[in-house]
Amino acid sequence: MSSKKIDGKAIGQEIREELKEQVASLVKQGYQPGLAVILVGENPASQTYVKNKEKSSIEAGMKSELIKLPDTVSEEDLLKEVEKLNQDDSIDGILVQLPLPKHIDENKVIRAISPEKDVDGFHPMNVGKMLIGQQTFLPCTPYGIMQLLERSGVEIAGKHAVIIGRSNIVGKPMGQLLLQKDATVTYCHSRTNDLKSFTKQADILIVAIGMAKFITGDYIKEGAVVIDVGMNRDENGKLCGDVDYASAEQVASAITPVPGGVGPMTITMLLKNTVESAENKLNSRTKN
Ligand SMILES: NC(=O)C1=CN([C@@H]2O[C@H](COP(=O)(O)OP(=O)(O)OC[C@H]3O[C@@H](n4cnc5c(N)ncnc54)[C@H](OP(=O)(O)O)[C@@H]3O)[C@@H](O)[C@H]2O)C=CC1
Ligand SMILES: Nc1nc(=O)c2c([nH]1)NC[C@@H]1CN(c3ccc(C(=O)N[C@@H](CCC(=O)O)C(=O)O)cc3)C=[N+]21
Repeated sequence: MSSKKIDGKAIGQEIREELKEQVASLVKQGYQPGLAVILVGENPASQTYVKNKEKSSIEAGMKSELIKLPDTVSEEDLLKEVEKLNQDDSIDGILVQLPLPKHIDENKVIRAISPEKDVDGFHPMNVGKMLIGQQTFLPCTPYGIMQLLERSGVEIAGKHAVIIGRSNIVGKPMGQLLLQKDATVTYCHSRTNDLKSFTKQADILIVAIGMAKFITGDYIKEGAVVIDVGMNRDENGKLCGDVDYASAEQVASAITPVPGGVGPMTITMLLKNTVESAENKLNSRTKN
């Protein structure tokens, strides 16, 4: 069976066009939404993602600010930068690129970001709101995957969704968003016994492990929808996912490629959250 490629680049572009109009209307009202990204250190992968974010926010008509700090920066100085951005009225979204150097407490930094500007959706307050289904910033990667599924016409209610990975930024919130849309959810991780017995039951399989081409076609049920979150380099240094695309597409009914699948959606939802933050701010001002 030849399967349908889920084109994250195209779906992301569709949403970005909608955002452009929203930004233009805010600019007409005299306000330009602003996103600030803090990048610590010189990790080449992080630099690529951050460059993509900057380029995309400018294309959408937003203000973009990049703050580069050396990997020797102290936790205290990093927290000061976050606080400056919390106070900066021209900034609606703050993203601190993860991972951070080992001498810095990631949780402490995330907690320092004002929840109103936490467009990553990583602050404990926003995580809590998401968990109980209250309106908040949703974490960009799971949010983007929900958009991919919905805009590709994939039915979620009643389906068995299996998620491999339980990180705070991808796996864990992914399961909660699918649960809210009435999927039956199974989480798998590095301590799962007999992984294949679970993945074989998945109607929707979400793979967020971080190991190149780990999931091959024999892990997948005929007709399943496969979402590949992984961002790895293969033996030739080429960008690839956690799923072995060539064998998986033989059995899946729909599948996301890498690149061009989940990655562009993550950035799109970051922009969407930033625009929403700007709108929240302006609305609360007109009310007061
Ligand atoms: N496209 C995008 O927008 C994004 C892509 N990514 C990519 O997605 C991947 C996952 O990212 P992230 O969630 O941050 O990664 P983490 O390393 O934080 O989490 C990986 C998860 O995979 C599980 N795991 C590891 N090995 C196995 C195994 N052999 N079998 C089953 N489960 C396993 C781990 O289990 P345990 O908890 O037991 O250790 C863990 O829960 C990476 O490749 C990352 O680069 C990440 C964010 C955004
Ligand atoms: N605070 C924080 N928030 C994040 O959202 C965050 C983070 N830290 N740390 C790292 C991960 C990873 N991540 C990606 C974003 C875009 C692409 C992306 O644009 N991918 C393109 C290709 C990129 C390329 O060509 O290298 C694609 O898949 O088509 C990938 C991965 C966000 N993350």
